[in-house]
Amino acid sequence: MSDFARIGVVGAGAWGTALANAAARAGRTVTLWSRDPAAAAQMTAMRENPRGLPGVALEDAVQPTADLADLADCDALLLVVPAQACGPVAAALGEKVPPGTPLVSCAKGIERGTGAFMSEVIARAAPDLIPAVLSGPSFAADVARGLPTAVTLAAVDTDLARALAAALGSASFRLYHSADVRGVEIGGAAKNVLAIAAGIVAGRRLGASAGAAITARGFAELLRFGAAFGARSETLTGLSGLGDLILTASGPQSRNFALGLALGAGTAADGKLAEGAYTASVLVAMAQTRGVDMPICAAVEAVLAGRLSIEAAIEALMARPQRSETAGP
Ligand SMILES: NC(=O)C1=CN([C@@H]2O[C@H](COP(=O)(O)OP(=O)(O)OC[C@H]3O[C@@H](n4cnc5c(N)ncnc54)[C@H](O)[C@@H]3O)[C@@H](O)[C@H]2O)C=CC1
Ligand SMILES: O=C(CO)COP(=O)(O)O
Repeated sequence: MSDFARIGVVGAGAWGTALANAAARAGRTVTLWSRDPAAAAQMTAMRENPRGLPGVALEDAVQPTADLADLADCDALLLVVPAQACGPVAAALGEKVPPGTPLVSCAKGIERGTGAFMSEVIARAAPDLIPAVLSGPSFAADVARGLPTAVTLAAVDTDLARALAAALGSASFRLYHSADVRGVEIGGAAKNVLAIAAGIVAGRRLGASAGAAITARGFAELLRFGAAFGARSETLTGLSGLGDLILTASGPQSRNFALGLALGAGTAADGKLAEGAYTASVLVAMAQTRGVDMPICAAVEAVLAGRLSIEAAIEALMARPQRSETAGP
């Protein structure tokens, strides 16, 4: 197995830039690709990414580029563009890099229109590359600054997951490996929708008790969805599921929480990428196909679509028939 000395990071937003720094700290040589030549030139000149992650210096081993061909000699690639862009970007990569190169999705979402998870998007768009997934509680700003962070890296081939985790790990960035690709990608996608719900509760000033209730009952929805779509429960209760839900449902450093906060408070959203807003409808539609009850996620979807007021959503959730807390009678 390769030692993955050369890592390519595809997408130079906040998370791509943070992961590029993390990989450099792990001793890798890193090529950081931006689709925007001006942004790549600016990063090269300033040794910083002022658009994606202002105030954080790029590590010396990070080389920015806007040429996809510069990724061709990388041993593994991290795909760090928004979930809805992963298909076309993976397809373009498939034409530039050698067959068998691992392509690790670091996006958190589900493809709209197809209901494909990110590993499925990669398998369809770039069938000669090997899909893997990296997810877990990790704010870009924290990782970029070298604050202690732990995430999960999953691939069908456990040896590959272990080797990639070893290659990217450092004193401040700890990776656990897993073979449960589906579980890891479901946690990251679903928690974003639930973080919007938690933000709405905070924005409406419904109280800390309501915040805890929405997070715990939201997690029950994540568990039900995961079980229906083949995730392992230990994965869903681990870093990439419960861990990331705790992080993003806790406060406005999460862009999904911040979107919910603005919705709840009736103020303007900041316009930053909130993946849950794109995932909500496809998540709810997929749940319906398997008879999975997800009332909180459905309420978030209806609020985002403008079909339901926040007042009506709260009233409807509180008025649901009393039931057992668990699946039993
Ligand atoms: N920011 C964070 O703390 C974390 C983000 N993530 C996930 O990483 C993914 C990316 O998020 P961020 O980097 O934070 O977002 P961002 O908005 O900071 O950056 C997205 C980047 O992707 C580029 N991009 C957009 N569409 C593209 C396309 N069609 N082709 C090529 N490049 C394109 C943009 O130019 C931008 O540089 C999301 O799925 C997010 O959920 C995961 C963990 C942490
Ligand atoms: O996924 C994240 C942390 O793990 C980042 O969350 P937001 O996209 O909500 O900012």
